[in-house]
Amino acid sequence: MVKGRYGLVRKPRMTRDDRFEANAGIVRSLVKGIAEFSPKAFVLIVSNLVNSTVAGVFDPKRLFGVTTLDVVRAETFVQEYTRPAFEIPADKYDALVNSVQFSGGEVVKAKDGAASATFSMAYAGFRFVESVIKALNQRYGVSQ
Ligand SMILES: NC(=O)C1=CN([C@@H]2O[C@H](COP(=O)(O)OP(=O)(O)OC[C@H]3O[C@@H](n4cnc5c(N)ncnc54)[C@H](O)[C@@H]3O)[C@@H](O)[C@H]2O)C=CC1
Ligand SMILES: O=C([O-])CC(=O)C(=O)O
Repeated sequence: MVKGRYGLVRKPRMTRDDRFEANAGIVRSLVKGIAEFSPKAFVLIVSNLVNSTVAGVFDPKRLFGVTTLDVVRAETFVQEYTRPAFEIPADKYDALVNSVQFSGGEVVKAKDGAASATFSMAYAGFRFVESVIKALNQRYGVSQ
């Protein structure tokens, strides 16, 4: 299994889209190497723009875009916003969506461009890898 978070770090005021051109070239060269030396590898791409860096000709059973970070954020904020009633109050809905969409930018701002979201990404990546391993071990009903 090859999991790659290679590419340009996100700077303040950058969106995920802003690094697509540079990251696509980096991912292309790495994937060529994987295809040559380990063509049966399961390839997990983290580099943004994730849904575009996984585009092209590929085996859908072996290539994955790791998008778990936004799932982790959504789970976290839903718990925060719905406590204690387990319902999203109508007046909090927009704030919840905003938190999920833009908290990555908040992390980059807090680190002043020195790094992006490292701990949450490590956790998100761990969850994705664990799911792939479970699926490879013939456990059914594994989803991410
Ligand atoms: N899908 C997701 O949830 C997330 C995606 N990312 C993406 O991961 C990428 C990297 O971000 P960070 O890890 O924060 O940056 P970073 O700067 O901490 O790490 C980037 C790594 O890529 C390597 N690298 C740079 N250019 C390369 C090249 N031409 N060939 C091979 N390796 C190269 C660097 O040596 C470094 O080890 C970005 O595209 C970022 O958007 C980051 C966090 C979450
Ligand atoms: O949203 C985040 O925290 C990090 C991210 O995806 C990126 O740097 O592209």
